[in-house]
Amino acid sequence: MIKIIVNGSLGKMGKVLTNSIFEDANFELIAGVSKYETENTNYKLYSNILDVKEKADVVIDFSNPESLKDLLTYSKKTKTPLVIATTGYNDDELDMIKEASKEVPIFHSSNMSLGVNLLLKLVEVSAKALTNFDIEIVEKHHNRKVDAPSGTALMLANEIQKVLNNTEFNYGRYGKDAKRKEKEIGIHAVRGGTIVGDHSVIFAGKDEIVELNHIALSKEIFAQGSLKAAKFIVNKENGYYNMKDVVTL
Ligand SMILES: NC(=O)C1=CN([C@@H]2O[C@H](COP(=O)(O)OP(=O)(O)OC[C@H]3O[C@@H](n4cnc5c(N)ncnc54)[C@H](OP(=O)(O)O)[C@@H]3O)[C@@H](O)[C@H]2O)C=CC1
Ligand SMILES: O=C(O)C1=N[C@H](C(=O)O)C[C@H](O)C1
Repeated sequence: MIKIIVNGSLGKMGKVLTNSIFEDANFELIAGVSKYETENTNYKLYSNILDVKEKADVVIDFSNPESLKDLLTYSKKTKTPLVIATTGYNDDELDMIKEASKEVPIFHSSNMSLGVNLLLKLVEVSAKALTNFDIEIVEKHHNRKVDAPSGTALMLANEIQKVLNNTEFNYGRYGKDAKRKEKEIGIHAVRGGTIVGDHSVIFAGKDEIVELNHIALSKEIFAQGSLKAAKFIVNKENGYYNMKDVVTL
């Protein structure tokens, strides 16, 4: 049985994940962490991960970038492997994650679903094949999402940038001098209602369009993906891992 701490356990994803853990005999919820301890829970709840006393096999994090420093400190200090699903990190924070992975195994992905990880591959193949097509990414999420663009949209854009040289990202084109540059990747964020997660990559060429789209229909897929990641990382060497290490495409 794999013992788990969930950082962000009272958030939308945290609640789905803790329920998934209770329903799966392969996992045990050792403790949860949420910034404000406001609810009675049927598991031990802390307001800061540095206060957690129980020893776990893996920490799964669906929280907010503001908890990153404490999360990495805890993980390094207790040598507990870490699955990071939170999005919205800046470049310095991404560097901190990579640096910490020299001391403890870290699995990091902005999207834990199987489908998006196939989409990453399809996007790579398409960017190689559809030369001189204009590429635009449109992501749609619920009205409670704090970061924009989504971590997934940035993963997709980075995947394309690895294939194409000299591309820059243009976020939410706007204004009277906003004409598209030849090499840019446009990235657009839509927010509304309870949209779980919808990502489209549009390749628009002369007289033809290829559009690749993934729609998440429940948060459960992200919770299940994070548990798969926890299973993967529990006995790994120190290092930086992602879905490409788990999913064979
Ligand atoms: N990789 C993936 O597949 C997916 C990633 N995500 C990402 O996961 C993150 C969480 O999403 P979601 O659950 O919808 O967001 P919520 O805002 O619903 O939940 C975030 C949770 O994190 C807690 N939190 C905030 N700061 C801290 C802190 N310093 N220490 C511990 N807990 C903290 C919040 O506590 P409080 O409410 O008390 O402030 C809250 O419980 C987002 O970054 C989102 O983009 C989401 C879905 C899939
Ligand atoms: O905040 C969310 O809800 C989601 N966030 C992730 C992201 O930013 O890409 C993944 C998923 O789309 C849901």
